[in-house]
Amino acid sequence: MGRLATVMLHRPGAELARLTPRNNDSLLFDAIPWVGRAQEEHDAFAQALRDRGVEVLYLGELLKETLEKPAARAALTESVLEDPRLGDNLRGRVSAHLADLDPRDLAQVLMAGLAHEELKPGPGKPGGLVYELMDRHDFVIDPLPNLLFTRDSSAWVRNQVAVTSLAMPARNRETTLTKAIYKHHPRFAGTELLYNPGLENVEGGDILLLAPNVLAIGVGERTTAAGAERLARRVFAAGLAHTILVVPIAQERATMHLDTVCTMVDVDAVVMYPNIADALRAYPVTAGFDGEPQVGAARPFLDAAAEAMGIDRLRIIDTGLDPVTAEREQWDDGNNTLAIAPRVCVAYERNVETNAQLERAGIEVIAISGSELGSGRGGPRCMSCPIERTPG
Ligand SMILES: NC(=[NH2+])NCCC[C@H](N)C(=O)O
Repeated sequence: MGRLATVMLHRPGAELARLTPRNNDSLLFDAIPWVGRAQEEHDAFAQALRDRGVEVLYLGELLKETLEKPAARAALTESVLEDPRLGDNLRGRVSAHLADLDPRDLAQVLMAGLAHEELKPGPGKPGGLVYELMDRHDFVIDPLPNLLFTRDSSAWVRNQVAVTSLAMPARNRETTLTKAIYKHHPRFAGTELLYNPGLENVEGGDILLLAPNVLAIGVGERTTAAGAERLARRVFAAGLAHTILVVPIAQERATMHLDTVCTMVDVDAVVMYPNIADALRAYPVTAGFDGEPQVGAARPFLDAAAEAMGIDRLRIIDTGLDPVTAEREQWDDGNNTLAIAPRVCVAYERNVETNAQLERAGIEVIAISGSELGSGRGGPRCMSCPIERTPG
């Protein structure tokens, strides 16, 4: 693990204001966040990273700049107009509406969606059947409140980026945005895409870089075994790793991604949810002669990881919590830390016990508040997409 040099975040905005008690479950939030406070919390998170010399890029800004390119604008507009729910008549109206927007406003609509009332029929703009029959609470273009969790919609493995294939309908459209950014933004010109939306499901929260040539991929609610297999094949073909540990995790919301139970905090240490630490197993996958992934026998994760990483032991920060505290702090993303260098990580301040154990183990914890941000069930790691780390 090197020092974090550049990270992509998304400052939450109008898309969070779309959440209501009617739609928060399907939009994958457990509460209705207070938007202004969530933004303050997020600004403090970004500032904590900048204070440590990390360059912070914002997805919203990159998207706006990307939309200045006609080809990107056309591709992104087409991706929302493709929705078969619209029908020809409404599609025409939405198309005309989007065509009038400048890049900043178009970026806003792509992120925050378009509500029924924002597309009022007027003179020369009849409602049409689909619009008239739509519930007024429905969205013409669905909002993307989970954009905040930039970890999941793309993941870098060294100099290549996997644009993922998100499993939940509420998040599916996010990758049209990340893909367009990587394809069209001058900052990323020439970047190879290691994975693509539309392939078998893989989410960035399930991808952990354990060492320069070793990856772990969680398989559970979001990443499928088929997705892990294809990603492994591509990683091997690109020469980006020699071993991939495929780690089955419980298919439930509390453990939706591998990074909800385990994150790296040092070159040879992880913080891990104690209630599963001993039970976690891994299938070591290596490249066969034909480049096809070869699957070894399942073993305890910690042993398989140490062997692949070429170290004696992968230390686990013994959070030593009683099972109830451990369960509470896991739910609030206590294990979801963002390493900004070996032995320095960002964590939510509310996970008092986990953070104290990290400090006792010699890990510096930069604590941020996340009472509003955390209502979407994601911590500092989920809210960040590291683009570059410098060795050492
Ligand atoms: N890498 C992560 N753990 N991301 C958390 C994503 C949370 C988001 N609400 C979802 O359900 O998808």
